Amino acid sequence: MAPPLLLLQLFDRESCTYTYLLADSESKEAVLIDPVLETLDRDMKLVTELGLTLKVAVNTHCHADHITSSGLMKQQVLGLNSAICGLSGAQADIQLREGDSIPFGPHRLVVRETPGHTDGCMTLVTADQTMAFTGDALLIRGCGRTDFQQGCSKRLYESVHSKIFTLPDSCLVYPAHDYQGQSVSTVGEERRFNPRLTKSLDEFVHIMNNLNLPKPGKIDIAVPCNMVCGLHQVEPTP
Ligand SMILES: N[C@@H](CCC(=O)N[C@@H](CSS)C(=O)NCC(=O)O)C(=O)O
Ligand SMILES: [Fe+2]
Repeated sequence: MAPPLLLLQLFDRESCTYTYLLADSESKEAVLIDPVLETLDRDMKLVTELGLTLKVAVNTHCHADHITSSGLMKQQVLGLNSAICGLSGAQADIQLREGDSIPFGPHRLVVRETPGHTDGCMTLVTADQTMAFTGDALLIRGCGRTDFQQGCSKRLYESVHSKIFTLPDSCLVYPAHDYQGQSVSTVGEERRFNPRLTKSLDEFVHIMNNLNLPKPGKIDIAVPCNMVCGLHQVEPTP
């Protein structure tokens, strides 16, 4: 039997982003999902305290609302690789595609491409299908918006129905954001109670076309930074 998998859910209050630290309790190999620049020191301290060896910092997509810490983290952690979905067009050490795995100890996260919020969105599923890290594709009782960054509500609807709602009902759903104080759901709950994704495709598209959300405040700086996994390749001003 595989040794226990450690999961820590971390929160950035400013962007309401969840970062997930997954580690193998025996080998101490670890993976970070969606780390945030502002919480880099907190996350690094935790990794050190727990004696973990961080192998991969993976971004579920090119975030529009905050800058990832995966670039700066690579400068602090020897051997750390950044990862993102190849369909995002972003730079990273590892370009992931459908069915690829991120191993840590005897565990692994398996990639399911779930485009729609952005072209390069992916959901990371544990090999035993007990947990799914859905990024912004599926939020708790919600989903990612589709009004920028190649967003397409029809694609998102098809992604969620074919790649996430086909997981076991008991599979835990861990999103990249929550704005209402919720932390975890299940596939079964979302299949029954998600107010957007329980609707027909036409109704879903209508809902998504009428969200009327303001653009994320940091979009203009976050997207270019995240296209290079957070490494600021901007010339210093003279
Ligand atoms: N107010 C925040 C941005 C909030 C927002 O747009 N969230 C995104 C996920 S981050 S790309 C989203 O898809 N929300 C869906 C929803 O229904 O709320 C800011 O200014 O950063
Ligand atoms: Fe997003």
